[in-house]
Amino acid sequence: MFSKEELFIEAKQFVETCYYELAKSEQELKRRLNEVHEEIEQTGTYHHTYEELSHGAKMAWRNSNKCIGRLFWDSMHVRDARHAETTSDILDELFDHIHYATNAGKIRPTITIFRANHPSHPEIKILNHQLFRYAGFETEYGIIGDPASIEFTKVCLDLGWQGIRSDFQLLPIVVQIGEEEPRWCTIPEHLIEEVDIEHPTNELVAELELKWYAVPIISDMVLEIGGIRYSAAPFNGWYMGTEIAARNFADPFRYDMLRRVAKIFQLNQERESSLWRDEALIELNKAVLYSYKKAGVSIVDHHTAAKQFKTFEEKEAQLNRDVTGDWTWLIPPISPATTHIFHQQYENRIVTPNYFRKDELR
Ligand code: HEM
Ligand SMILES: N/C(=N/c1cccc(CO[C@@H]2CCNC2)c1)c1cccs1
Repeated sequence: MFSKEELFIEAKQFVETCYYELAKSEQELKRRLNEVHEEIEQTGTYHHTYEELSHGAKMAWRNSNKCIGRLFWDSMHVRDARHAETTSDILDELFDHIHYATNAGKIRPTITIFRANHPSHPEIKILNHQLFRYAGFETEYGIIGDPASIEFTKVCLDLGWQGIRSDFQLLPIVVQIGEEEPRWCTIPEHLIEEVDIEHPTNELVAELELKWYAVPIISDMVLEIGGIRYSAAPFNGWYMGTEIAARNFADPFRYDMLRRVAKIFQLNQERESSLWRDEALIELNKAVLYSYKKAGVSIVDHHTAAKQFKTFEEKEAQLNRDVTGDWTWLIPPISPATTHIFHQQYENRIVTPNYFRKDELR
């Protein structure tokens, strides 16, 4: 937590930048700074206007050093859910977010912001990493599902949730208010959009029965705006194909599918130098992009995403804003050197507003 003095410094820096970018008058800025100063003096915190909350959430995306998708930062939809009090209210807001963001496949980047942490009322926590994610089960025959979810799946089972032990069993959403018992709830069927994976020219790939959910909704990061931390602020974009095909399906510690794909394409797995891993990766990436496009679900390939990021860099330069970035995350996991990002350096300076992992808070 910040002291009153520290909080006002953070607040002043944010409001000045925000009001400049929203082309507000000097007079409006001075009035607002006095109001914020007064509220912090009186209560130890302050409340953002919707305009400040909305622009702050967009600035936080613009400042996300690890994100290649930042070109569209200013078009995010911001849903103000600071009024939500009960777990039922919270779950309803999350279901509405899913419906709005999915938009029948034409995904709308959206964030839902619940009330900030404050001593006067209990903290709202969403325990999921993402609202959609598949369960992972450790059994005597080996792992079923997503190994990355094994720990959280155990939490859900301990809370009484019973999932079918399959490779693609969606987990429930788990919400906790303060120190109350966490409440789990399965996502209503009509809100679940998933894509079956098939290959454009090899029909045997469909027999792997791979699928993935349409909308990635990160729910375990903290949005910090002007010294105020919103620890329940789930946000979604659309996927870049490599995330699913080169990591979720390919990592040995995830679904580990490369050998099975290589077999379908009759690749020689005896020698690394046959590059069978690389060829299997490319076929899997082609299948994911093809399947999402065929299903009418938004997705971007890593070449197009890199070009969009280049346009973002150019637009920011026009506005005299530095682009900060984390090169190790910005380069795609396949063919990185075919993108301009690989051949460029980025300053990995942390600017707020921003999104932080819970273990990264300053
Ligand atoms: C619109 C489409 C978007 C695309 C294609 C995209 C793409 C990506 C990719 C590929 C990563 C790296 C993920 C990984 O390697 O695990 C990433 C990271 C990130 N993105 Fe984006 N993004 C998009 C929208 C957004 C939005 C709407 C936000 C927030 C409002 C956002 C905030 C972030 C953050 C904070 C990270 C780093 C996550 C971490 O530290 O674990 N992105 N993005
Ligand atoms: N396409 C996306 N990809 C990600 C964006 C942020 C984080 C993640 C997943 O991060 C996990 C933690 C570290 N790697 C996996 C994926 C988006 C999710 C929500 C908005 S855009």
